[in-house]
Amino acid sequence: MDLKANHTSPVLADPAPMNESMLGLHSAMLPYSPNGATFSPALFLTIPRKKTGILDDVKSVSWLDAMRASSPTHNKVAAKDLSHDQQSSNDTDIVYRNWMLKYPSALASFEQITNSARGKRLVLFLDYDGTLSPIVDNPDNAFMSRAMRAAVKNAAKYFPTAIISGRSRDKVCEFVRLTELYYAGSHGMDIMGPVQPVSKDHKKCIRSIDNQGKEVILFQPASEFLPMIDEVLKALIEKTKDIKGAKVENNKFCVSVHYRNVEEKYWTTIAQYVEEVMKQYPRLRLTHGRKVLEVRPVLDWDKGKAVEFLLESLGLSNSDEVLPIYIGDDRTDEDAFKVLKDSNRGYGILVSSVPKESNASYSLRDPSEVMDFLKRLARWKMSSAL
Ligand SMILES: O=P(O)(O)OC[C@H]1O[C@H](O[C@H]2O[C@H](CO)[C@@H](O)[C@H](O)[C@H]2O)[C@H](O)[C@@H](O)[C@@H]1O
Repeated sequence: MDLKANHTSPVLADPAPMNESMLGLHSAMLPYSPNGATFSPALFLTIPRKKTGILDDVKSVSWLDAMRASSPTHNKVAAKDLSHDQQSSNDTDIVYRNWMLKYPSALASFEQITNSARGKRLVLFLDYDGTLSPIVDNPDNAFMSRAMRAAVKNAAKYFPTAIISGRSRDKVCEFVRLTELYYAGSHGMDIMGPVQPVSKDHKKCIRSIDNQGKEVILFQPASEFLPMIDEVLKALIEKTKDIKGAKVENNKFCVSVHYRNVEEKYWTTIAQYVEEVMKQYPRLRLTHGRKVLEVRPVLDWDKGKAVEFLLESLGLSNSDEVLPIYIGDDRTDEDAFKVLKDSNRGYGILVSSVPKESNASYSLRDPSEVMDFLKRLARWKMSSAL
């Protein structure tokens, strides 16, 4: 298993965002406006480094270490002999079990969770990759199983359910194919939600009609960035085209540069190429997911903000009556876990088969445990309604 570089802690270093200084990103606050587009200042991160934790992360782990640590393949033990393997696997189990003292299994703690949901409206927020679908080499093939789709569909009969993904909203809708859900793509920067009175802060909401002809609201706080994101997308595709295995994915308001299938010796090259492109775009920042670098606007908006927005637009922001549960596996889900933790409402559930520090309250090992949890929630609700 990939442990922190100094091997003093069994806890995995959270995949860190790229080092801003290494990337030469400027901290200038004035919005960049390539095509004369105007930017509303309210959502710009005024202290981007502090807010994103970039400086803290960089102090503790270099970007290359972070690239190695992201999405660890913890079972890849160099198999010299069986007893060594067994010992390693026992050690891994012990470390995981110890970690679970801090992040108990949401399945084992099911009664505790449902007890605190009694008399409250439970709302489900689900990440997609690594949560509803297993991590696979080709992002285009991250399909959701039929069984998982049925479990989500059934859960959504009982609880308002939203998917919050780093993917573009269209792409994640295409994977999930359940019209009864709410969807937020581009890490929450593209939300399609119900028409409800929303706070006056959210002036950027526009009314729209979804594929079923239903009236919905669209919230796209980064819409002014579209031309810039398109430019960057093209530049990154061109720049990385000769690196075997590199893949640049258009996530509408953000761009993912995947290096999962790139030979490790070229990871530095990828990082340098991304750095070169990013230098020209001080209004964009870089974060780090599971073997992926993610370019996104410097906006004070993330999955945590998307959760708050959706709760509000669903008319469910009263914390005494509502129990939000957010299930996710990645660094970007931490923003949502933190919102729930800081406001002392609901629970974050981290999906991970390796120990890592998190703002979540509970854990699940993998998407199959997520499916079991969703099924149990629906069964619990059905039986308690009888
Ligand atoms: O917020 P999410 O729904 O978890 O999206 C985060 C990123 O997920 C996808 O990449 C990850 O999953 C791929 C498929 O399993 C895998 O190949 C890749 O290595 C992972 O990083 C997606 O492709 C990205 O665009 C999302 O940003």
